[in-house]
Amino acid sequence: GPAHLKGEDASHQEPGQSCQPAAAELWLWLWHVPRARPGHWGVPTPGGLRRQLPLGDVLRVGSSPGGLGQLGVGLAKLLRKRFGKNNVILSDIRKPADNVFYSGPFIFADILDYKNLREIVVNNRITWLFHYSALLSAVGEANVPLARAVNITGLHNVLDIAAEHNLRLFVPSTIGAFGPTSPRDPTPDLCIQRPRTIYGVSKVHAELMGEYYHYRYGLDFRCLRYPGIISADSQPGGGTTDYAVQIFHDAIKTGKFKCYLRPDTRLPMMYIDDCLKATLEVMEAPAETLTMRTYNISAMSFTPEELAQEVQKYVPELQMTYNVDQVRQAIADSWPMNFDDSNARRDWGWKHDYDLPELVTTMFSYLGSDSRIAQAN
Ligand SMILES: NC(=O)C1=CN([C@@H]2O[C@H](COP(=O)(O)OP(=O)(O)OC[C@H]3O[C@@H](n4cnc5c(N)ncnc54)[C@H](O)[C@@H]3O)[C@@H](O)[C@H]2O)C=CC1
Ligand SMILES: CC(=O)[C@H](N)C(=O)O
Repeated sequence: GPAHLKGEDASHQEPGQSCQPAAAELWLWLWHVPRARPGHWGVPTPGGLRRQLPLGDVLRVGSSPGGLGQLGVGLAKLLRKRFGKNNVILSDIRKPADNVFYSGPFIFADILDYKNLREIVVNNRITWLFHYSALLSAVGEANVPLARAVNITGLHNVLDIAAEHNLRLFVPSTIGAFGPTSPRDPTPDLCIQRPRTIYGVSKVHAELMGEYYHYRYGLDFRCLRYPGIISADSQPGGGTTDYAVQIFHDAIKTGKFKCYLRPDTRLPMMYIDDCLKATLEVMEAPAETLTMRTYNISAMSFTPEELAQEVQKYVPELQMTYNVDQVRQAIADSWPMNFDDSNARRDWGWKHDYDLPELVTTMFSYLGSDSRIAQAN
């Protein structure tokens, strides 16, 4: 491992560099931590996989910094279902809500505090790490120094810790890792990547650094480029694709939605369950099936106009207006319109479950399409 790098890198983890992120910034860390539960530390187990493993090899899935964001809480839930409640540690720098706090181990961890990260990995014998902390595209443009610190220095910390402690590391990338000179319809895995946001630049850096550590040090680095993710029970953290979540809330609450992107802006999108399923699947895939370490994943692509038409099936009186935000429009215009994920489908059997109609049905069944009518009466 790159332990020799540690001395040189110590300077980038000074506590003084721990920026104070705004409220919208969350870091999720999920660790699978062994606790006094059946199968762990000699506690008898009634059966199953863990009994067959030697004690020292009990699966401990790691953590995911940035865990309280749009995706982290759902990922923790999925991992806990798969590996056991106490085997996954969620972490962030924000205070968790009651339901999160009482759903399994939660700790404070700042991605910029290298020593603390190392302590967590060592003390809990972490084996897998899902690194979710980041500033997304729009908030990143609003605070470039902080985005650079969290998305780039944070990534360096995680890479070194993962290589040093032999962790399996998942880092999400994004459609935002492409730019105006990339082929946009469709966008393949391997093509020109010259993004013009700090978010995109930091994600290309993460892809390249992770792959470099894989080839140079044998780090088990796995990366998926997510489309815009749509979820019902968690709010997006300041991206360009957020409108596709907000439209559901506004349609139900007010019957009106003001969209900050032009009606014809086509972007790849995905329902959260598909995104988290892909994440677990690629982490569990046998190493020999992976011909690459960074894969596009895709489910659907739509424009605001097309999404509105589908939403109107549930809220027919929805009034959609447009007030274009130049920053986010310029970002969206430089991103893929359709995402080619044929390598993921071929190598490890990726398959999405939700297309646009199923997505909209599911969102309304969670959020309750009749709540506005109920309020009106
Ligand atoms: N949500 C989406 O549509 C997509 C997300 N992704 C990636 O997935 C990951 C998770 O995204 P979301 O949950 O949507 O982001 P989010 O913005 O909702 O959450 C990010 C979390 O990082 C935390 N954080 C910020 N600074 C931190 C620090 N110094 N230490 C620890 N935690 C810190 C924040 O408190 C926040 O809870 C990110 O890496 C993002 O780039 C990629 C493509 C699409
Ligand atoms: C697609 C993403 O990475 C994110 N949702 C954003 O819009 O910044």
